Amino acid sequence: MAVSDKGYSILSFLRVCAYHTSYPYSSTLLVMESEFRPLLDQSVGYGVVVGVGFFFAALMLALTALQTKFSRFSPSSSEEFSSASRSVKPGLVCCGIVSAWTWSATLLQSSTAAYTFGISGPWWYGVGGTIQLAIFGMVAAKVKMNANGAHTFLEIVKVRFGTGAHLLFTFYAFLCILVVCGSLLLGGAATVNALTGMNIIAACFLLPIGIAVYVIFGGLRATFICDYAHTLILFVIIYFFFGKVYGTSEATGSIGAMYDLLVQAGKDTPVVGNTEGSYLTMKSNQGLVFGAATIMSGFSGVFCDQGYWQRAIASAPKSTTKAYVLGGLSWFAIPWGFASCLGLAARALVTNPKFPTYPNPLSISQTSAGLAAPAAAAVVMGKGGAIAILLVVFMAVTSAVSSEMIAVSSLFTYDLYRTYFRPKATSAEIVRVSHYFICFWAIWAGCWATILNAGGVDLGWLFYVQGVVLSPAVIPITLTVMWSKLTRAGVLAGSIIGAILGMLAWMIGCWKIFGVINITTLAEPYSAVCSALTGLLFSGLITVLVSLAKPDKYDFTGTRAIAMYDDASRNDSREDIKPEESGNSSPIETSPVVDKEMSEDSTTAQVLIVQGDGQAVSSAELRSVFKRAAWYSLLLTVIVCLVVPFPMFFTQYVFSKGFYTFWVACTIIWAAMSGVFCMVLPLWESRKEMMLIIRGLLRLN
Ligand SMILES: NC(N)=O
Repeated sequence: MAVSDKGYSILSFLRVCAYHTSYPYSSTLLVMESEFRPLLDQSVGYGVVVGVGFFFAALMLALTALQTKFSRFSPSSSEEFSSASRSVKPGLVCCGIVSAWTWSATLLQSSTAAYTFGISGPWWYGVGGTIQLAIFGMVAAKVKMNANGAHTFLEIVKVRFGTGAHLLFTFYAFLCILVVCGSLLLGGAATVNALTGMNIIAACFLLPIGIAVYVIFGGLRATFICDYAHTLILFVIIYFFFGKVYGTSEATGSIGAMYDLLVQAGKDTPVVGNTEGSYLTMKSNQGLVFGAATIMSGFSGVFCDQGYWQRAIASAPKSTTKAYVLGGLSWFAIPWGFASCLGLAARALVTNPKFPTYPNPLSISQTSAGLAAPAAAAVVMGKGGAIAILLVVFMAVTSAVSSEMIAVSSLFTYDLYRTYFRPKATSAEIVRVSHYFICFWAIWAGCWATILNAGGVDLGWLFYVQGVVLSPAVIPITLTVMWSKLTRAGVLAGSIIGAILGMLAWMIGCWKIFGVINITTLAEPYSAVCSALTGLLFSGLITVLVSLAKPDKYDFTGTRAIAMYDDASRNDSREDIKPEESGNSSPIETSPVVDKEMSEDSTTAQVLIVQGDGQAVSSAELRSVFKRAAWYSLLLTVIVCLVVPFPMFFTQYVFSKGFYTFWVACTIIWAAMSGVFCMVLPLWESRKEMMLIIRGLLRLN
């Protein structure tokens, strides 16, 4: 690979990094490969995938029965099924966000990053998911302000820009869910296969089927409640691993012993591009490029995914932003804490005879499939560790796939079925069709993961390619709910030309950096960053410039008039809204109450009539929520992207034992606080409802 040092550019920086560093896949090229020895019997794999899946389905049935009996919400209403009647409180929404955003990749890919280039990997993985959730808090406030009745973000696009833009973003929305479901199932199936020997194709099919059953029974509110159970188990297992790795395991023993093992690993297998080849430094060229790729991937994964819009829509208006703020902060602990613990433990324990591929390290494909954390768990806790990692990955897969299933069923029902085939569909029909689509998607997701697996695509590949294919849609979608001057021409030009430029940058970047374009080099972080950054920035630039050439003065009256869709609101109004520019008619309904109140001067503190719990919120309140979210996300971004990592990067600091101990203590404290937000807050804020149910049950007996 020839490297030119002529001139200074991002491309030449990436090329030099790629040449001088041992990026994940090439670092082990010369290493012998050993089989990853399964620690558990196949029956355990089937037991967890089928048994736990059906346990949650039974739990969901019971919860749904309780909900129907003791609350005024019933999942047989379409509003309740897809939007939880827009009344979910911030703790539970926060927990749902953490649960939906904790993918198999969050645990496995972050650990791969830690295993491959050290302490910076988990930090950058955390940054690459947290800032997006915080920034999405601003979007969530705008959704409440400007499109409170919407079920999907595509409905907003349709009302504002008509059919062409709607179809384009429908494509992006489905592409996002395809990439995410593929990543979730491949990561989950690879882990189950490695730990138990369970057939990978069987795992790809059985995982989504169990999930579909409980989603059908419960709808969105029930998945929030299952998310709570999943998150509880997730945090308990993470705390358990902290205790083992940093405390009681004979293999690692203590934080100090982990430090010594990592120092030795840096001497045995130095990381090229890290100061002194150490795993204990933030000065990691690979880490930095990985961080950029992760940030791009994270923007696409949040902003193009109906699952996050759905949670914004489902929450009570004043809670939305608070929930995203708490969700972002809480989620950060998962990749940062988990991967700092198990990913680095895998690197520290490569020479331990109990390491599943001993005497060799993980191979290229084992690393890319995300097996660093399972390997470490197997060493520190044997079969118990293997079961714990199996459970934690299974929980991550089920909660995230359940969110994707509800999301995809909303896209099918509201954006395809009702928009283009059955505009007069009743609420009951919407729920029935949602169920059909969930069944269809469960089967298709299994087929899709199997196709990807057969094509040699794995978790790592999808992780990097996600940012490449989706980033051109991020800014146009976001501006649709936020910017009154945005035009249809701007949105279409930005996302289409941005995508073309992103693809060109992908191919050219890959060719210039690696000298060859193939499946492996296209999914290198270096190629992914070239493409995703180009796609994101140019789509944004073109969208803004084209819009400013002939700016709109959109007052959001149309999007605010999108109506909630239970049968009562249908009776109120059947008036169709016309897209502002296209003149295409839209089947989305208006709500005269909301329309009238929102069409008044938006600078006054008028009251919005809002959903579910009958809560009333003024637009002035929502504006101040938006401002708070903007300040908070800016502050968080500056701290985690710049203030913490860059002084250590530029000073090339290698952690001392004392500082490593402090760093580990921070991961543990942060994870403990996240546990409080996700486990205690939802219980506290639902105490009245729980008392009601308990009293009701006691009366029944
Ligand atoms: N959800 C992510 N980016 O792990």
